Amino acid sequence: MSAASPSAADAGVHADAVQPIVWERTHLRLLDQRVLPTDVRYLDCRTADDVAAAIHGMAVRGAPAIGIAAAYGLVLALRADPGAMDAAFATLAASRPTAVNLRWALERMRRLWTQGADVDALEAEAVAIHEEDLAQNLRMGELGAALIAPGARLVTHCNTGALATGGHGTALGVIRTAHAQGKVAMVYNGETRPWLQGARLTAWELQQEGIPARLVADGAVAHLMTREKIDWVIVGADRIAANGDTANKIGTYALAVAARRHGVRFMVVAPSGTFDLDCPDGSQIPIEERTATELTEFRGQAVAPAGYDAFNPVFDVTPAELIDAIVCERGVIENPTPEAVRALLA
Ligand SMILES: CSC[C@@H](O)[C@@H](O)C(=O)COP(=O)(O)O
Repeated sequence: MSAASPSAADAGVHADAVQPIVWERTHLRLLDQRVLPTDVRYLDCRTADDVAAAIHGMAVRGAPAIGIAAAYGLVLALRADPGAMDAAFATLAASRPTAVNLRWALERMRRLWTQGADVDALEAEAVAIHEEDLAQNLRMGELGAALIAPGARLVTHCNTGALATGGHGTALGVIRTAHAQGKVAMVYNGETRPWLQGARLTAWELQQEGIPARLVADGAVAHLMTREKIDWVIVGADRIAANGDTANKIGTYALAVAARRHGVRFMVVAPSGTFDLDCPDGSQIPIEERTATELTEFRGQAVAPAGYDAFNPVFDVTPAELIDAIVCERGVIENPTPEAVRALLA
């Protein structure tokens, strides 16, 4: 993997003008999200191992985006060696454990391969996965925005925008569509420690969309709800179990608890590839734990005593009973139940 284009280092670059995932046929070009918004820099991935390292290292992140990247990673592997399916599948699937979109995309690709498709057909499938995601997000934007009344004050968490997806975004896509409809009075976006996807990425996207927004510390949202009428918390998802329990970025569960306490409605926005019917409930969702140094250091500087340990789960599970609506490109489930989830995906 190589650092490719020189950094534009230009805060004036518009998020929509920057493509996070660019398929170049001989390689996959990924916007390095670790250095946004101050630097705009791309990584060129030439092998499945490069793609897996970019996913694990958070250069590309967001559930749909890592599924798209992994699909292209398989194409790179099979072009180099048609016998590489199993090894490349395993490496890519292991790069991050919680977002089921990753495995969903890989399984869709492998299914085609085992049916006898060639590498060109798999390449077309990866492109289709990429393009379908944008279309799904636009549809979810319409469906989610229909639930929002004019003058809405919203809270969101992590980054669920164009950077995290094939375009437009999931939760942020709903906010973008609602804003285009003139309904959004204010968005509060949590900074999302420790990777600061909210402060670095969502703030960048909201600012460039001209959406009225303010950054808020993750721990300040419950207090915010005591001071201001918030209408909806709107978040994405990394995996939705068969009963509607939803894994998303760490801190989401706390937002849901605070929302219920304060009469704020809670919306999850995710494409059908985020559902995992093999997971009966949230207790079965694997939760990624990352290295302690993500908490004990900040950009190489210690922020905790030397040698101090840390517990660093990067996702949590919000129980279905705290979710008012799940918005998917196939429709909306209000007050999710196992029956409603099954019917949506049938
Ligand atoms: C793209 S929407 C859903 C999620 O993927 C998003 O909310 C999230 O948790 C991303 O986590 P990340 O660790 O940045 O990959």
